[in-house]
Amino acid sequence: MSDSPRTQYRTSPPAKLNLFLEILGRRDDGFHELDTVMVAIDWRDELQLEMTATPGISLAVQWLPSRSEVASDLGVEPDDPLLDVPTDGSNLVHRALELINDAAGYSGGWLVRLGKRIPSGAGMGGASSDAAATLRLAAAALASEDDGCLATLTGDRLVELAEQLGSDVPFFLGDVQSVEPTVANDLLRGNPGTLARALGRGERLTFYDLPHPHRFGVVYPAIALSTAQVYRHASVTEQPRSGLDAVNAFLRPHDNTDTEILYNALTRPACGLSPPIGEAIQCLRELGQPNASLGRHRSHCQMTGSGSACFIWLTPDGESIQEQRQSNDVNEAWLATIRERLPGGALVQTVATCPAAPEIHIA
Ligand SMILES: C[C@](O)(CO)[C@H](O)COP(=O)(O)OP(=O)(O)OC[C@H]1O[C@@H](n2ccc(N)nc2=O)[C@H](O)[C@@H]1O
Ligand SMILES: Nc1ncnc2c1ncn2[C@@H]1O[C@H](COP(=O)(O)OP(=O)(O)OP(=O)(O)O)[C@@H](O)[C@H]1O
Repeated sequence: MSDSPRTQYRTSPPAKLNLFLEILGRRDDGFHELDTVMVAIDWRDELQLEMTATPGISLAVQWLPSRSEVASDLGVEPDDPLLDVPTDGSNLVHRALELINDAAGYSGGWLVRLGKRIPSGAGMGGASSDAAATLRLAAAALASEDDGCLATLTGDRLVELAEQLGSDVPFFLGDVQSVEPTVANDLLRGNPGTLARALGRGERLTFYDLPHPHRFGVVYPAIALSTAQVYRHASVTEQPRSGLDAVNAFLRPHDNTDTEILYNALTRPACGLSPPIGEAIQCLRELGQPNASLGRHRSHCQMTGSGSACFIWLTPDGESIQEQRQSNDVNEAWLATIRERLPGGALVQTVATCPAAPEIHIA
């Protein structure tokens, strides 16, 4: 393979929100048995990959639109460690490439550019999504160079590699059961999986088709939490709730606007470790109440994953896409109010549900 011109493989890894998370048990391997429901949302990183003849992984990371602009929104200095993202072997993108090199017997190298928008330590699964997207991009690149890779890098094999990378990573491969697992084109197309219930440590997935997109307001206060630490402070529930109720609420939202649907067993320990998270949820809840004009009977607010990001469900009454467009301006103004009301800086965005495994572009 010559070093130029090289084909570029690009995609835009999405973040996720946990709509529901119950802890069913503590395992001997240090993980917890979960019942969780996740949706992918269009708060996205940007990932671009090229194969190189020279072995080795070169990874460049930058914040989008820029580190100083993100720092300014967060109310921190540009050199704040909150915005440090590793470029060495501890970046999940790096680890994903090492795994795929071994799996495919590939001895060449990779040039990777990662544009970050998804904050780290937010519970939004940014690193996991980057890792899954890397597996898909690298598999597509290897398959285009060498048909033999198709036999090795099947959908099932990618799921195995994803599980080695982290509990959240398989979700971002999307609904691999719904596509032909040995066809590389299916990797490129992405697949429709948007909402999934996850059991086990988060890797036993069932995807569901959402009848229409949902929108959320997401707030990331300038706080990074360690997932392991939050789990250490969590308790196992004796009478667990079921994630199926949350799944049904999102599949048939008209029936459920007045019941408590969103739930996260990690919210209490995360707020204990960092009280401003509780304040952010409270702020969302209070500001959500008066919006009866949007058909919102109750404010549905929660923290995602192990925190610190929090969100409000903006479409619990199952608005049509047309209605969603009309109310979008109202929501933008309302989120600007949240930005003003929150103590300290924060990233605040409205987002919509999207496929967990996005399309791959080749140029
Ligand atoms: C909080 C969630 O984001 C919810 O989707 C996930 O459970 C966390 O997934 P993740 O970040 O991919 O987590 P991993 O990298 O697999 O694990 C990080 C640490 O979180 C804890 N962990 C994670 C998942 C799980 N089911 N039980 C756990 O106790 C473990 O201490 C583990 O060492
Ligand atoms: N590609 C990556 N992007 C961002 N952080 C990364 C990446 N790879 C490794 N990391 C490291 O992983 C840590 C947490 O990453 P991540 O953003 O996934 O946390 P999170 O949002 O809490 O995710 P989760 O919901 O899976 O717990 C960061 O502190 C960072 O040092």
